Amino acid sequence: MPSTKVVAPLKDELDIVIPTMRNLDFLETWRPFFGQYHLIIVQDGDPSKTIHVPEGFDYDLYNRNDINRILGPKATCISFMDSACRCFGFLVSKKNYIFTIDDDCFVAKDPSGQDINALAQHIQNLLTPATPFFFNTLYDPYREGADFVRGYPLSLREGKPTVVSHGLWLNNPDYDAPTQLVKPLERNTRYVDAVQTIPMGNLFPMCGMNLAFDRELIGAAMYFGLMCVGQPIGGYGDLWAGWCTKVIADHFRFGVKTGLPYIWHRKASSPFVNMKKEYVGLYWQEEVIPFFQSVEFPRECTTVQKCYIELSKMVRERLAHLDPYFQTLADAMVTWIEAWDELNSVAAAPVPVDKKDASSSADTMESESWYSYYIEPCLGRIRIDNMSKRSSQRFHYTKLYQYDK
Ligand SMILES: O=c1ccn([C@@H]2O[C@H](COP(=O)(O)OP(=O)(O)O[C@H]3OC[C@H](O)[C@H](O)[C@H]3O)[C@@H](O)[C@H]2O)c(=O)[nH]1
Ligand SMILES: [Mn+2]
Repeated sequence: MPSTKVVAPLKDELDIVIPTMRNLDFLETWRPFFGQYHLIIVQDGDPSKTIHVPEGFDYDLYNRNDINRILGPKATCISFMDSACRCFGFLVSKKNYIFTIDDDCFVAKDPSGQDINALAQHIQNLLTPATPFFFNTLYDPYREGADFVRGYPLSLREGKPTVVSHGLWLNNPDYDAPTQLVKPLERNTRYVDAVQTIPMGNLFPMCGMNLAFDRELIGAAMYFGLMCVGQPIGGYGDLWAGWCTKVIADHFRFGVKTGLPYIWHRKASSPFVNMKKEYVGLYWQEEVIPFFQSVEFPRECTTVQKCYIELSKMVRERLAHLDPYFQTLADAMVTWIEAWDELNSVAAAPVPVDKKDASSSADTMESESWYSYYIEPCLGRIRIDNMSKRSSQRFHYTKLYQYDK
């Protein structure tokens, strides 16, 4: 484990959200990387149980009593006895970025034997643009030592804001229960050194165990649905959130990336238990996926919240024939947005001082380095002078070419 303290980019702009029913000793392995960040621990299950958190971490812990106290009647939209409860942490955070990780995920090593700082890689993924419109065959063009390949349109090289960074897993891959049952000994040993933008118009199976996102731009869509207790389905919260998030990200021309970083997943759950939770999803999704593939939002949907409410109407109209559950889910989607707006309205959120600092640095940045933000993007190379400037940087790109999508 690295002995020296690691630089902590965005440490005041990012929360780490952990859903748990277990003691959090796994944090010891992450201490060099997480030690300077604020944790939001969402305790599932029996609220009277004490969760052990290793000394020295800065955290807030919320159990079911806290969820009920803070949300009141709206607490019904937060799942119980499922990792989907983690989205409560997204709701109460006041930060621009979220990284969420499961408590059976540990620090992995890259092929050189180095410990992987998964959080730093997620931050890098989020702070550099994505390329949803045109696939770069040399993968991430903004990565040191890579670039856009010949034939890649100059007018598209500025890229688009990245809103989701989806990491992967060594050891236990995120297989569904049937696959785990027929391949109980299979382990993922393949380290693929790549980050890719998931092309616009494509859905993907989002796994919540090693995931980061831009809470400011897409957080309202990161609802993990109604799972487990009281519901006919479980273990699909992250998949549902990923489908909703991707169609909304496409609508706003935001990018979603997958690939690095890897974590080491030492799966703690039982495939038999998962089978009981997941099985109905295996056939529902044969209709749910075509539904999402057909989703289009009207131009009036100018915010994530408006898109999400529109999506809830489509769910109610076009999926309820599958099962009354989708009526309940559509209602919960609306409740989620109501809770999101209530907890995140300007009145609710104190204006963070650093935002003012960021805008002032934007002014100085604009005068000092217009070239790196106006010219270089079109030459396919983005320099991130200072990661924490990203939020101001995002609004300072200027297109040299007008390219109608
Ligand atoms: O009722 C529960 C069960 C678990 N948790 C916490 O959620 C995290 C995931 O739990 P676990 O690692 O046991 O789940 P897996 O079987 O590995 O499946 C995961 O697969 C990836 C998915 O994205 C999702 O995370 C899981 O489905 C862990 O931190 C548990 O403590 C819970 O809060 N409530
Ligand atoms: Mn797991």
